[in-house]
Amino acid sequence: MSDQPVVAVERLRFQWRGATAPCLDVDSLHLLPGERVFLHGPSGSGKSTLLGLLGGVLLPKSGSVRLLDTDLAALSGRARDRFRVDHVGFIFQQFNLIAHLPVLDNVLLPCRFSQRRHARAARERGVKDEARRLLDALGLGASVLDKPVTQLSVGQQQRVAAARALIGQPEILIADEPTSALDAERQADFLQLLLQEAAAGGATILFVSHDRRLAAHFSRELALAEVNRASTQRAEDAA
Ligand SMILES: Nc1ncnc2c1ncn2[C@@H]1O[C@H](COP(=O)(O)OP(=O)(O)OP(=O)(O)O)[C@@H](O)[C@H]1O
Repeated sequence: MSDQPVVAVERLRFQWRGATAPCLDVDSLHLLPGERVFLHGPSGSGKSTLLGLLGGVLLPKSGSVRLLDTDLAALSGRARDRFRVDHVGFIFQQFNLIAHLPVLDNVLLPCRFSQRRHARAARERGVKDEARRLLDALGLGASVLDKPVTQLSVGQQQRVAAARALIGQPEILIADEPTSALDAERQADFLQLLLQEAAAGGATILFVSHDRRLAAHFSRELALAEVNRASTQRAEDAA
């Protein structure tokens, strides 16, 4: 396995508009190919903000975020969107599913926008069959495939979001609290599938959760405060 990082963050600083202090100040953070990283930290400490920067949804005030040796800030907005859909599977905290589309079409979205994901999803079976396979493995059977996502429970929507992130084996999987709406049994099945699919595609996972018990499934546990100097500064200011 190559030691070239899949994700490389250097001297990253990010401050929300209107905020009086930086939210993130990360000197260096590298994720290696195939690493399974469990990221945790208190509510409001900047985990979702970091994930937004890694996905190129947010851009740093200074410093760089490189994915697969590509500097996200150097790309045009359009090229960045294309890069993200080609290489990153993102499970958002709020799912970001398309309300008017049925379940199957939501899962197939990355294949619609990325030829690369389409080709990878179609390697062993048709893309629709691959979407059905992922949904089935996540416990969502044929009865939900044509339903609008708005008719699904929150836990079911979370699994649709996971299938959408996994389809076409992106190299990087970013998951923001993806198990929060699942019961214990579904949580175990979900994690197993996520890790299995990631391993099959050689993907790197960055997984955020408040539930520290899940950390045992990952190859590295990372507290955001360990790498974020802004949180040290906040703690010193509060003292
Ligand atoms: N869109 C925004 N505009 C301004 N400030 C924001 C925005 N989103 C988040 N913040 C601020 O950035 C800080 C970090 O928020 P963030 O959502 O990244 O934390 P988190 O660790 O993911 O929290 P949680 O575990 O509750 O999801 C908070 O102080 C929050 O108020």
